Amino acid sequence: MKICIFGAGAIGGYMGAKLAEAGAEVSLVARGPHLKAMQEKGLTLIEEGETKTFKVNASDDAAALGQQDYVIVTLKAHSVPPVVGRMQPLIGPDTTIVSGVNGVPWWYFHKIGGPLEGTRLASVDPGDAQWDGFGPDRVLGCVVYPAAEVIEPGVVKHIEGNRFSLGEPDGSKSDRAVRLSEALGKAGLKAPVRPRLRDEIWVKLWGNLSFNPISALTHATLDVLCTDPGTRAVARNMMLEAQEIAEKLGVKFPIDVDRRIDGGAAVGAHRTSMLQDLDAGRPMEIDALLGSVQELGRVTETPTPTIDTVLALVTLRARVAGLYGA
Ligand SMILES: NC(=O)C1=CN([C@@H]2O[C@H](COP(=O)(O)OP(=O)(O)OC[C@H]3O[C@@H](n4cnc5c(N)ncnc54)[C@H](OP(=O)(O)O)[C@@H]3O)[C@@H](O)[C@H]2O)C=CC1
Ligand SMILES: CC(C)(CO)C(=O)C(=O)O
Repeated sequence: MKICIFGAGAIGGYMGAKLAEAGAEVSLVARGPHLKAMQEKGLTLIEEGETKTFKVNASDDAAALGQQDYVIVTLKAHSVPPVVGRMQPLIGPDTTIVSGVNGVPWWYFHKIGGPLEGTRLASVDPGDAQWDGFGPDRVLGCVVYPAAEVIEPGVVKHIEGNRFSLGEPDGSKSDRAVRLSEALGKAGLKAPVRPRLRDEIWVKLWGNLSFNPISALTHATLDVLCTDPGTRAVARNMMLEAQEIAEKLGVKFPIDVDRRIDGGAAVGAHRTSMLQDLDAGRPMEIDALLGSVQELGRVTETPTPTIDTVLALVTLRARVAGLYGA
């Protein structure tokens, strides 16, 4: 089984190292100094105090890697549309594309049924680049739970978690989902095949939608922003607006907003990925985490006043830092 991880940074590097350790036929697409380090010295994973280095097949040339059984996309959301063309040599008639990207996925309305079937989302798939370039039938959804960081080129530090929930857009337990689940399981990762992946997408998104921009605007860590009464109320209102949208789309939340916020606080003094991106001068995942929910608010005719306000503020913050749009 040939697996290619496209965008093998923190999350893709973690998954790639685990698959390489298990002897899977895995290749990694990356770029810049991180790629060079992996090619010259191997990929180092620091996990639970242990440091291991693996020889990996890393490249920036999809054509050299050829057609794959699975292409697992672990790029930041905004990096995917521009590389759909470059990914084509990896895609054959039976290739499955696994979308391991935070936020509302571009395939969200594929096989959902009902009046919104086939709706496309401009905020996460401008110009329908992924819908047209991959085709939604290839897609297997994935919710990424682990936390990891590239701490220097070629070195990935695993922080916590090992679950990558998988799910077909139509909720079925397909052969392709089960095969990938088994391969990830052999690598020591948890990869359950879920019948209602969209529910998990929203529970994860609740946190990213609210905690991430609030942290980027305030520079507060999760423990602080989830317990400060003012920012907790802002996060809560954003989540309640998102919940109304999601429930109109058929999502069932297994927990309530207060439990989700308490869960965020329990993570501790974590600087969210959006705050890390802002500090490092990297583009922030604003469209996938907030713009997409605002777009779904319009689609479902749900007012989103708090999300609109925070989105406006964090977009301007990013623009002033030269990290968003023109
Ligand atoms: N890190 C985490 O703890 C978590 C991340 N996620 C989600 O997982 C996804 C991936 O995040 P993460 O792993 O942190 O991101 P990273 O930025 O660490 O990894 C993406 C990698 O792809 C590389 N890349 C970007 N564009 C290209 C290209 N055109 N060709 C080749 N390589 C390219 C990047 O290189 P460069 O650095 O040069 O841009 C980087 O090495 C995101 O949606 C994120 O929100 C979800 C849960 C936790
Ligand atoms: C905030 C957190 C931990 C979960 O919502 C996260 O996923 C991030 O930092 O991007």
